[in-house]
Amino acid sequence: MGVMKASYQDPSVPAYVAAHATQPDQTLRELAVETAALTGGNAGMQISPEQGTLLTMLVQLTGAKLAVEVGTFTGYSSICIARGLVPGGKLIACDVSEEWTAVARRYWEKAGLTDRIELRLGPAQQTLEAMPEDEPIDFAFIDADKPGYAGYYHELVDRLAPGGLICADNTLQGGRIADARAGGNVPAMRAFNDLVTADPQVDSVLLPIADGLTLIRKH
Ligand SMILES: C[S@@+](CC[C@H](N)C(=O)[O-])C[C@H]1O[C@@H](n2cnc3c(N)ncnc32)[C@H](O)[C@@H]1O
Repeated sequence: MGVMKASYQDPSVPAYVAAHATQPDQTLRELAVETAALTGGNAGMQISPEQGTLLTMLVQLTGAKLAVEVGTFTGYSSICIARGLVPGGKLIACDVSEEWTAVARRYWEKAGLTDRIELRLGPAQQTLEAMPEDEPIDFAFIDADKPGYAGYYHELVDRLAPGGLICADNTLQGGRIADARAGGNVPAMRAFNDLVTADPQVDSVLLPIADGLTLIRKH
């Protein structure tokens, strides 16, 4: 079955993987530096550069026109997603923080993406519930509070176009995900991972990139 062939477990591999992806442009590099300076320890919430490259590629591969992001922070992933959309495409970016998304807005401007990204400030569950059910979503990225993932997933998968893709971040929880006794966000993420795996509407795969990124494609 090849179960033991997972070479990503070697501690030297993550840096190698990061170095062998298309590197972020100057705008994304500046955003990463400014996020570290402004938010200190919270900067770890930002997706990794190779995840950003992957998100852009996945949005391009799905030919997405309408995308939704749950958890925008200072805007790194939103820029990567918006850049992959077809011309005329739109990203709805959801977050609760006015302060962090003010940084995102500045960088959307710098990246020339203001016409493609619409910010919805407020609890994402309410934002998603209020979205129309007859406007199919092509691509979604979930990267907010972990106990909220299951609720976000239900709202998104119901609205997802056939062949549409949901990506969920942090599904490995720093490598603690397989520990049934672990605390913190691990129980919520284990429940989320089980929910996705059991959902007959989708196919999914948990990629061991960064802190784990699960790709979920609706039939
Ligand atoms: C991990 S960060 C997102 C990082 C972002 N994807 C990036 O690449 O920079 C999580 C974000 O979720 C937001 N958040 C937390 N709870 C939320 C909720 N209930 N509704 C919407 N956003 C929420 C936080 O304000 C924070 O900005």
